[in-house]
Amino acid sequence: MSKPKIYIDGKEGTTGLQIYERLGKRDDVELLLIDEDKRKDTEERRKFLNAADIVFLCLPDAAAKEAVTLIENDHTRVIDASTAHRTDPDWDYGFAELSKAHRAAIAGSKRVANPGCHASGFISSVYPLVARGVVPEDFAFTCSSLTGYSGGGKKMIAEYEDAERDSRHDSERIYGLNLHHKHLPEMEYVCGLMHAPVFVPIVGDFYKGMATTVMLPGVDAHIVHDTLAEHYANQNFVTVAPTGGDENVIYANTMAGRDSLRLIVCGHEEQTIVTALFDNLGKGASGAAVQNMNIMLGLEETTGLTL
Ligand SMILES: NC(=O)C1=CN([C@@H]2O[C@H](COP(=O)(O)OP(=O)(O)OC[C@H]3O[C@@H](n4cnc5c(N)ncnc54)[C@H](OP(=O)(O)O)[C@@H]3O)[C@@H](O)[C@H]2O)C=CC1
Ligand SMILES: CC(=O)N[C@@H](CCC(=O)OP(=O)(O)O)C(=O)O
Repeated sequence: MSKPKIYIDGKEGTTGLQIYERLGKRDDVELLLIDEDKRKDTEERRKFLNAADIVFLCLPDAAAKEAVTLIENDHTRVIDASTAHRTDPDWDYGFAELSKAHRAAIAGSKRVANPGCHASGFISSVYPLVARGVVPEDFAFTCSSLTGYSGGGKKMIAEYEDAERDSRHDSERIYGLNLHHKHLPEMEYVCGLMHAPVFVPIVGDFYKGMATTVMLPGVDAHIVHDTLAEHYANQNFVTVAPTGGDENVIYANTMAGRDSLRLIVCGHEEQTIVTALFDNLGKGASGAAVQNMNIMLGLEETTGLTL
């Protein structure tokens, strides 16, 4: 049987390169490689997009939308890493551990929207709590999310790695101050919430890694822990630490270089925080995208990196 043909549109970008690195080590898929000087040539991309069985879109939103319009056949299946299609009802949300229905939808899907990095942290904590009735869908959620600077792609990497950079980059930077971060719609849509959370993203002077913390006043930490542990039992890509966490502090880069996400539940009977620890380029982007490809192709669920 011939191997599935894979094309990565945006392979020279941060997310695309990481997908390429994971797939380059494998012999169960065939990578279709566009000439470097034609990687932004629409007609050449059209050929590759239509020749592939699976396409990864690792592009800015507008370019991802355009790429989908270039697909002129019923065969090519798409995994879009951008924000463009995550709340589009014609697309399936690519977070398989949320429910059996999510996994089944991905397996049969022609169009998978890969989750946003901050959104992955929030949704992995909140979806099970709402779905299982521990927290109501009209709860006033608040969330802060620490991320490494590779989350901002090539432009932000260059900004942080510039020898002449502003010394303020040495400290953490709070952004998204208009409280309309681009991941809020998918957080609300996927979890079925009545309002978006108050969300405070923070970028730090480290390359990759994330710690997304959801605050739950008035909620018992033991109930939250047991609910999440039961929801994610037997999952390889999402694990739940013992109540109180693995140590008495949390470093945002704990899961850097790995492709799974670990949930840490802390608190007591009256207050809880849940922190999702993962790599923005792992379960937050490229690792998740490769996991989705495996599910779509019925291949073993390994991404080649440590989980
Ligand atoms: N970085 C991260 O942690 C995450 C990123 N994402 C999303 O993934 C997508 C890619 O992000 P990221 O890899 O960080 O971004 P980068 O800026 O690092 O890479 C984007 C790539 O797309 C290329 N590109 C831009 N326009 C076109 C076009 N019209 N045709 C072909 N190629 C084009 C760029 O070319 P050039 O090299 O010339 O600039 C670049 O190589 C974005 O939608 C982003 O929001 C999602 C989750 C996490
Ligand atoms: C540090 C930083 O700027 N991070 C980006 C999120 C990266 C990501 O997940 O982007 P997509 O939604 O396109 O997938 C941000 O907060 O906008």
